[in-house]
Parts: sequence; C-alpha cells; structure tokens
Amino acid sequence: MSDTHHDCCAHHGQHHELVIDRLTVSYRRVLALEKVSLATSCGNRVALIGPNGAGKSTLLKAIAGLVPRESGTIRWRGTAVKKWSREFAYLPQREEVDWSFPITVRGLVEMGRYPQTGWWRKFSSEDTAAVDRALESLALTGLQHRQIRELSGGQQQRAFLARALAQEAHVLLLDEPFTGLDRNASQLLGDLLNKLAHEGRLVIASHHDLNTVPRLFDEALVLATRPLAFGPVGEVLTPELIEHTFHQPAPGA
Ligand SMILES: Nc1ncnc2c1ncn2[C@@H]1O[C@H](COP(=O)(O)OP(=O)(O)OP(=O)(O)O)[C@@H](O)[C@H]1O
Repeated sequence: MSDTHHDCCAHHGQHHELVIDRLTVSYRRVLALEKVSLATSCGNRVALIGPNGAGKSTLLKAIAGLVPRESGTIRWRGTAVKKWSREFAYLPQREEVDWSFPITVRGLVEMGRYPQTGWWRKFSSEDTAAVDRALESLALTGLQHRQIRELSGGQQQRAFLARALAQEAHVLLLDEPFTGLDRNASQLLGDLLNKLAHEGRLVIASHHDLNTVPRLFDEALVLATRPLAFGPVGEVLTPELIEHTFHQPAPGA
C-alpha cells in the first residue's frame, strides 16, 4: 500500500472494510435486491452493473442508510450500518434532484460540509478550504456564484459531485456519476475517481457504459436483483456474463 493512502485503511487490521452479507431490500411488494453480498476495502473503485431496475440505486441507498433493509447486514469497519453517517457521501441520480431549488453552486457544495459543521455552526477555514478544493476539482470555481438552475446538465452534475467530494467521506456512493458529462468532464471525473482511490477512499458507482468499466473501475458487481458476479473487473466482465445479465427479464416485467 502506498504511503499516499488516506488514513482510512491504515489502522484497521481486518481484511475488508465494507462487508455486505445477503442484503435483501423490498419496496412494498417489489423485490429490489435479493441476497446481495460483497466485500471490499478502501482504495478500490467498484462498478455496479446491471440492466434498468437491477437494484443498483437501491444498493447505493442501502449502503448510505437511506432505505431500510429487509434482511442481511451491511458492516463498515466491523460496525453495522443502519442509518446515514458522515463516512458515506451520496450522489443521487439526476432524476431525484430538484434542480429548481434556489441555491448557488457554492451554496450547494457547502452543504457537503454540514455533517462536519452542523447546520448552524460557522464555517472554519478548513471547511472553506474543502469547499474551494471540491469546486476546483470539478472545474467549477468560475461558476461558483451561479444558481444551479441556470447551469447546463453536465455542470449541474459536476456541482452535485463537488458537494459529495466536499464532505471528504471515506466512502463515495455515486449513482451514475458520468451521466450527462461531456468528454472533458468525463476525463476529469475519471482522473478524480482514480485519485480518490489512491488516497485510500472507496468509490462505489453505478455505471451503464460497459466499454469504460475496465478503465474506470477496479472491481465490479453485476446485478439483476440477485448478485450474478463480484470481483476484479478483468475476471468478472466476461462476454458470457454480460450477455446473460442483459438478457435477464426485468423484475416485474
Ligand atoms: N421508491 C420505490 N418504490 C417502489 N419500487 C421502487 C422504488 N425505487 C425503485 N423501485 C423498484 O426497485 C427495483 C430496483 O430499482 P433501482 O432503482 O434500484 O434499479 P437500478 O438498477 O438503479 O435501475 P436504473 O438502471 O434504471 O437506474 C425496480 O424494480 C424498481 O421499479
């Protein structure tokens, strides 16, 4: 492990820091995830792959503590995850965001610091620096005083990514982070995820473009409500498995 690794990994002897064991989640009568297991650690970029409705968003929300589990466990560094904690930063899927909300880009990114500052506390110089860094990482410094509703789709996506980044969480849970980004912004984000992993953070992201998975991710979980495969991208993403996965009938279809 390189010495540039974030302290996230340094002081825990156990092998895997995030362990999900036979996680099952339902929305009323819809079974969204069935007995999904995975074990991974900081320093990895994990892709969640599967057809529409496979449960990718649900898994990210479950790890973030945003949807209740029916059965199974999620453990982070040996402790059961039951509700949201600041260890996890979450990027919602575009459709789940109210883009008309009146807030500037900087104001949005500052929200990423609320877990640290509390809602009423003044921003310390450390908080301000974290916001500046997040804005800069996503090339948003020049747009920081604009209202988010006045941005393009790709700029909005970057603003929400910057909010997640400003939280400086150990685990980044990103729902389709590359959606709507142009070539330059995708390149920027790819480099950023790589850097975050090298710092020792854990990145878990749903991703639809199978061609870019080997370049952008280290591990992949292939899902279709049930887990179909999990492991290093090179081992998991076989043409046979992809063929099989994307020909699964959608749940409830
Ligand atoms: N709030 C909800 N209420 C009821 N059912 C839901 C809800 N959210 C998701 N579902 C259902 O749960 C299943 C998994 O959905 P989920 O959004 O996790 O899939 P996904 O893999 O992220 O899909 P996509 O690629 O389309 O984003 C689907 O059958 C979906 O219809």
